Amino acid sequence: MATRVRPVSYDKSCGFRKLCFNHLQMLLCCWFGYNVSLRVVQSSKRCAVIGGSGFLGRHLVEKLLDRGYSVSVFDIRQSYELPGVTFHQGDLCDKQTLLPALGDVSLVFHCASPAPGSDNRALFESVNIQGTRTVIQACIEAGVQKLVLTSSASVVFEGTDIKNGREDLPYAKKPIDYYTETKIEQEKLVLEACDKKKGFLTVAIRPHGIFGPRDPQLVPILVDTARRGKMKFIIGDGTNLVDFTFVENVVHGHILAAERLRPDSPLCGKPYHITNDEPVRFWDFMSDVLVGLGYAAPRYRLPYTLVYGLALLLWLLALILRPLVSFKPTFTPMRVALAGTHHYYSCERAKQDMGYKPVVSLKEGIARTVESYPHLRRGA
Ligand SMILES: NC(=O)C1=CN([C@@H]2O[C@H](COP(=O)(O)OP(=O)(O)OC[C@H]3O[C@@H](n4cnc5c(N)ncnc54)[C@H](OP(=O)(O)O)[C@@H]3O)[C@@H](O)[C@H]2O)C=CC1
Ligand SMILES: CC(C)=CCC[C@@H](C)[C@H]1CC[C@H]2C3=C(CC[C@]12C)[C@@]1(C)CCC(=O)C[C@@H]1CC3
Repeated sequence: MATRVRPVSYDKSCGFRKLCFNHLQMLLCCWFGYNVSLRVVQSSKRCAVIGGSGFLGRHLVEKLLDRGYSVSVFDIRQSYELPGVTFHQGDLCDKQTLLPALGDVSLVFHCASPAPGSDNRALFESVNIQGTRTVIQACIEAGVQKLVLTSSASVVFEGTDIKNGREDLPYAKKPIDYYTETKIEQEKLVLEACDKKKGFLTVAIRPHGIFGPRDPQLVPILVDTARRGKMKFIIGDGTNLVDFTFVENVVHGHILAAERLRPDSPLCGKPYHITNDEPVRFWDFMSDVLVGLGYAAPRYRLPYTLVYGLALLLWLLALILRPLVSFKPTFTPMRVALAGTHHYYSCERAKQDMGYKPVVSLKEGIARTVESYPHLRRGA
């Protein structure tokens, strides 16, 4: 028995030790293996988002984290903290500040821009044009392989109807504002920088009318106008179709473009419209958001040419009186044109080349947006 027991107990302890050893081995293997694979994932899935503190940028960062990327954010301000995100604060016009944010990064998203509402021409020029030159130089110096720019569908809009516009429409000769003028130059710079031989690939995403939770513009401007009692009128006959694009669809388009951008893919050096693929009547969209937040929908019709003429007059008056009084009219010619014309775009090219398909419908997008603004509800 003893002889049987001893070996058994010996075997037992030996088995136990073996078991421990095996476990330890397994744990070590798992740990090192995990670390190695993590490092592989990290180096290939490490990216930077310039403008990552902004509305679109932050949504993009959140989705990238979900998809296993680690993200370096570069922005002039830091608006949040998240695990997996390293923040670098600075002005993108300063290459030396920008470079550390691009270390060990193979993919860069550039979605920084001064807000379109600003009328500071010098700022648009320095950030969108000079700054984008700096971004390109910094990417090349840092060995970045892919640059995805957030451009805008407005680069082809001149204030007159665009129906199902494709990417081959010429750039606007008379852009609607300084912002758009500099977005055109910015897009050209990025697309021209695409160089397969040097291994630096670029693509531009042209979204239109981005909306969604945390948007600081569209819903806040709309509600502010309603609260001031100025959302009573429909400009034109109310049938003009426009693209409003839910932010998660825009993010989806950016990530698809980045992942499909390869030397042999058709994406290199090209612009892509990313929309909800559901053009909607401008005034129906506005009404849905307003009614969802408890405000009345606009009801009375005003002829487009009359309102446009008045807006032009007001704009001229503001310009002449600028040295004496400063006022910002709600009805600028640009806003009237956006509210009273057709401007919707085809996203067929994105569907074909990158398999794009919106992931959130307009109805769902509006519902989620309305829900996210409890503080903008009527009476709040
Ligand atoms: N929103 C829309 O409907 C559309 C947007 N786009 C484009 O999408 C991009 C993102 O837009 P959106 O998220 O709405 O804009 P946001 O203003 O919310 O985000 C842009 C971010 O860039 C930052 N930024 C501005 N200047 C600099 C600078 N010099 N250096 C570093 N960071 C800077 C901004 O900081 P700060 O806020 O302090 O200025 C902000 O955090 C832009 O390129 C815009 O042109 C295109 C079509 C439609
Ligand atoms: C589709 C697209 C390019 C949208 C861009 C967003 C903004 C330009 C719009 C968001 C809220 C809109 C708005 C007006 C114009 C266009 C917006 C600023 C009006 C000022 C148009 C005239 C009105 O009757 C009031 C509107 C308030 C909301």
